[in-house]
Amino acid sequence: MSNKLRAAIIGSTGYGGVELIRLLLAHPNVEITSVISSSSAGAPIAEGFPHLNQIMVDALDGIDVEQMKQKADVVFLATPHGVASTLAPQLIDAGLKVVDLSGDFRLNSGEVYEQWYKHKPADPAYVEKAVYGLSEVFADEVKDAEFISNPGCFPTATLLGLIPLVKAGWADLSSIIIDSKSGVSGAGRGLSLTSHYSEINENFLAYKVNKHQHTPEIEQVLGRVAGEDVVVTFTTHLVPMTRGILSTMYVNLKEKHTEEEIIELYKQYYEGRRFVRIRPQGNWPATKHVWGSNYCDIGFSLDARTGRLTVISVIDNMVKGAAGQAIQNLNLMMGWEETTGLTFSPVYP
Ligand SMILES: NC(=O)C1=CN([C@@H]2O[C@H](COP(=O)(O)OP(=O)(O)OC[C@H]3O[C@@H](n4cnc5c(N)ncnc54)[C@H](OP(=O)(O)O)[C@@H]3O)[C@@H](O)[C@H]2O)C=CC1
Ligand SMILES: CC(=O)N[C@@H](CCC(=O)OP(=O)(O)O)C(=O)O
Repeated sequence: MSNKLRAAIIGSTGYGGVELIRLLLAHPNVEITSVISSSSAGAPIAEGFPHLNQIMVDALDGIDVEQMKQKADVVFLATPHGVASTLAPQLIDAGLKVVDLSGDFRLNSGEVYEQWYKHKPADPAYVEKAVYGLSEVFADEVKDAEFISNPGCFPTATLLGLIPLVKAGWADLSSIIIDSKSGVSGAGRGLSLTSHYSEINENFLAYKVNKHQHTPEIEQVLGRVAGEDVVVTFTTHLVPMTRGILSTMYVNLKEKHTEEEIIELYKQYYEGRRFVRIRPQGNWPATKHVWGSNYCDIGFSLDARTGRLTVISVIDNMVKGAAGQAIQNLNLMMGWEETTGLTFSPVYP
């Protein structure tokens, strides 16, 4: 019998689930023992996903907590919002480690969750158990966790781009504007009018303006880092590409700093953290620079005329924004080297 950690994946026919399978197949310490589907239990995996036909389990399992308890040590939930809120507590009570990729346990307040997600909130006792897995920032808490709430894709890019500045007290907290763009895989595999080819091809649009569910997540974490309430303006856009998020953030500085000082601040904050790469002056990241990888690349421009700093941060939404960060958190939880199974380079061109 193998002594690898046994992993189950729920939501496995969605983009997040399929990306977890791809990455876990290359993880030296993990064996996928159950691939779970609410809609296609019993179907052969290779039928829907020919690119995964080397996977060791043959058929999709259904959602059965007792079976998961027998088959797995850790369960990844890659399900739509509103599913993990009832499923994760059952898995935790069964003694399983849980990593939830949805938004169900990210927000401290049930009222705020309901307002932005339009779903019934999870039991607060379990929300309290969940550790917010922004790996580079909260690694110390992740290390002791049994239950991870994986950050949203936009918040991952945005928070990694803002936190060093906010933590240092250099940002005018009333001035933060975030302008984010995502590839279409961010919307999941389900069909929708906005993501079908003739609607999004050769098109570029803003959506959920001032109403995006990631706004309170960004504000909650910035507020926690700053030690005071923070509100932001956050606008999301859909770009006709498959993967990638680029967040452009505009911040007024409280006092004068040079670009060199800002770059040094970020380098020090992320020292030793392999997945955050800080760009030199005049060098800005593009989504292709991180495509298919767990990296977050961050670049800067300080406008001497306005005193305003522009921060540009990119990730692959499927990897650092979802499955990659989930595995990074598992590595930390298990006491393994943080980068285990994630050291692959971006795909280019
Ligand atoms: N796409 C992205 O870039 C990111 C996604 N996320 C989050 O990860 C989660 C999954 O996203 P994504 O993979 O894109 O979504 P998809 O829509 O592609 O996949 C979700 C999967 O969940 C399963 N599912 C649907 N309804 C239910 C249900 N009622 N009970 C159990 N399972 C259900 C389905 O699989 P099946 O029919 O096989 O059960 C479905 O394929 C979401 O919460 C999303 O917000 C987070 C960060 C980034
Ligand atoms: C392009 C697109 O539609 N993106 C989705 C991101 C959803 C997602 O992945 O949500 P979580 O990160 O919160 O789980 C959106 O804007 O709602």
